[in-house]
Formats: sequence, structure tokens, C-alpha cells
Amino acid sequence: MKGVLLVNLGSPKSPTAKDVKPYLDEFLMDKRVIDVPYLFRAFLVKGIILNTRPKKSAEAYQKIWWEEGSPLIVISERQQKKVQQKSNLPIALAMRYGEPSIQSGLQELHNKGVDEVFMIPLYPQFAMATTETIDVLAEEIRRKYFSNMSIKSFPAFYNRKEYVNALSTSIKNHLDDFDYDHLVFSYHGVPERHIRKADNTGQHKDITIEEGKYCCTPGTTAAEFCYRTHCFETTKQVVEQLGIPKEKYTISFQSRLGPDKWLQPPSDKTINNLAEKGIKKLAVVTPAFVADCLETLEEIGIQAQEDFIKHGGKEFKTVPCLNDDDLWIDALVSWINEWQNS
Ligand SMILES: C=CC1=C(C)c2cc3[nH]c(cc4nc(cc5[nH]c(cc1n2)c(C)c5CCC(=O)O)C(CCC(=O)O)=C4C)c(C)c3C=C
Ligand SMILES: [Fe+2]
Ligand SMILES: [Fe+2]
Repeated sequence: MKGVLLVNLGSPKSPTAKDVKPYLDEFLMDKRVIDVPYLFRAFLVKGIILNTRPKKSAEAYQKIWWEEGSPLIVISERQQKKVQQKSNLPIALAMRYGEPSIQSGLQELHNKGVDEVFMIPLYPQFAMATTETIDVLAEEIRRKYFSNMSIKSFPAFYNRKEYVNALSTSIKNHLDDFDYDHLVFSYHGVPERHIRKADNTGQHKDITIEEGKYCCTPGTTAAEFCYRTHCFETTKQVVEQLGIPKEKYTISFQSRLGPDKWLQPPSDKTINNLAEKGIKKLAVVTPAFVADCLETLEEIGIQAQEDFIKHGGKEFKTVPCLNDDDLWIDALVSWINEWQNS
């Protein structure tokens, strides 16, 4: 019997330092997130980051937390329920870190008699720290506890027409009454090293990643796992669909952590520079996330907005993530139906 597992990142249990600490521990000790040798990672995470970050992160979470819980989890539950209403297959939800775990999601499907799972990592663009870590953990759990199950993972959908159309339509609808001067596409960042590592053809090994230019050619094997090119491609397709001229938008990368070189340019500097250059009405969209979360609601919706105004900007609008938009739910359902009928 067939079933579906939707998987997103996860959140702490509550917005307190006590609950943020184990969440960050699990997240940052993942070797596909902080990809350095174990002892160095343990020193960095347990010895340094976990001493100060939980308190700071908990304060940020408190600003965006909802009565029902973490926005990321609440929205993911809404997505799961809406998809379930439109599909005759059992649809379960899991998080890579924290609860509900991937193991509990697979158990829920197993209890319903499912032995063929279609897993959708809820990330439009592939990254080692997102899609790959879900695929690897799900396979480990399958082998250990559910060896009679098969799991087919849905690849990054950054250029699928259903996703691009849902995203473009949402941007258009949310910005219909906001005559913006400029639109920033702010994607979650990753260290440049992750781009090189994820390319198993080795073609990214020696290239210099030049700001604003493609590091590999879309559609080639080198681009298959290139997060950066996936971000460029999502943007390209959206601006083409909406007819946004190139001088009216910028791609940037947010949420840098640690001393490594992350993808450039950073969203905070980009947004402040735009204000200083005279942009008064700024819109920001965050297409790496399909559910609003700390990174969209706090880092962009609160911090970036305040900084934009401080640097001379006047009006700022964040386009919400796709959340439980009908077109996005329909996109998920169409991919599930396609797999079900294949
Ligand atoms: C969209 C995809 C994401 C990528 C790629 C990604 C990479 C990545 N993230 C960190 C460190 C942190 N990320 C944090 C929060 C967070 N990250 C994503 C998504 C991606 N991360 C989401 C959806 C969220 C929000 C979770 C929520 O509960 O709302 C955090 C925790 C918060 C904080 O302390 O700032 C950290 C830390 C790294 C190091 C990384 C790539 C290497
Ligand atoms: Fe992150
Ligand atoms: Fe690339």
C-alpha cells in the first residue's frame, strides 16, 4: 500500500533556552549542516555555540511564536491536513530535527499498512543541509526499523512548473497593492564549501564562485545538486513569469552562521545598501522556505525591516511563504498523484 511522508526542518518544543538548546544540538551536530570532523564539530557546537546561542535564539523565537506553537510546525500541520483532504493516500508529517520525528512518521504510515512511501522533503532547492540529510536519515531508519518498506524521495522542485506558478502567483497577489521599487529574493545561505561538496561530478571543485554569475550551467550534471543554481533558476523562472525587469530585483542569501565564506551577497547588507541607494519601497520574498518560520518572520519580517527603515527606507513588505496556499497544496497533490499513478 502507498503512503506519503512530508518532511520539513523542525523547531524547538518551546521558545525557551532550555528547549532551544537540545534542538540546536541535534541540528548543528548533523555532519551535513556543520560539515567538519566530529571532534571539531563537537568543540564548535557544544563548546562554543550552545553556550550563548540558545538564549539569543529563544528571544528571537519568542517574538514570532504563536499560541498554537512554532509557526513552522503549525503551518506544516495545516499543509499535511489540506493535502490529506485532497488525496486518498495516508499523508504523514515529520521533521528532520525534533518532533514529530521521521521515525514516528514512518511508524504512523506502517501502522496504516503502508509499505511504499513517497517522501517529499519540503525544500524547493537541494542542499546537503536539507534534502540530503533527510534522505540519508530516512534511509537509515528504513533499513533499521522498516526493512520491508521502500522510500522514493521527491527531488528538489525548484524549477517544477507547479511550484514556480504557485510562487509567482503568490508574489503577484501579495504585491498587487504594493507598488514596490525593488524586490529582494532572499534565500537561506549555505557555506560556499557546501556547493563544492555536493557536486559529485567534481566540476565545482576548482571554480571561483563569482557573485551574480552562474557557477554551473542549469540542466547539466554539475547543476543537479547545486543549491546556488537552483536558487538562480527559481528566481529566473519567477521573474520571467511575472515580467520583472532585471534592474528591479536582487538575489541574496540570509542566516549566515560561523566564520566560513557563505554565499554572497548577504541579505542584511543587500537590503541596507538598497535603502542607502534611495530605494523607498522594498518587497522581500523568501523562496527557500515553503512555511513561514524564524528565518522569515523574525530575520526578515522584523530585523531586516527595522534595518531598512534605519538606513533610509520608507515601506517594507514581506511576501509570506506559500504556507497553505491552494495552488501550493495543489502542486503537492499533483506530484503525489503523478507518483501514485506511475
Ligand atoms: C531553506 C533551507 C535551509 C538551509 C539550506 C539551511 C542551512 C543551514 N542552516 C543553518 C543554521 C540554522 N538555521 C536555523 C533555522 C532554520 N533554517 C531553516 C532552513 C534552512 N537551513 C529553517 C526553516 C529554519 C527555521 C526553523 C524554525 O524553527 O523556525 C537555525 C536556528 C535558529 C537560530 O538559532 O538562528 C540555525 C542555527 C546552517 C549552519 C545551515 C547550513 C550549513
Ligand atoms: Fe538554517
Ligand atoms: Fe553551481
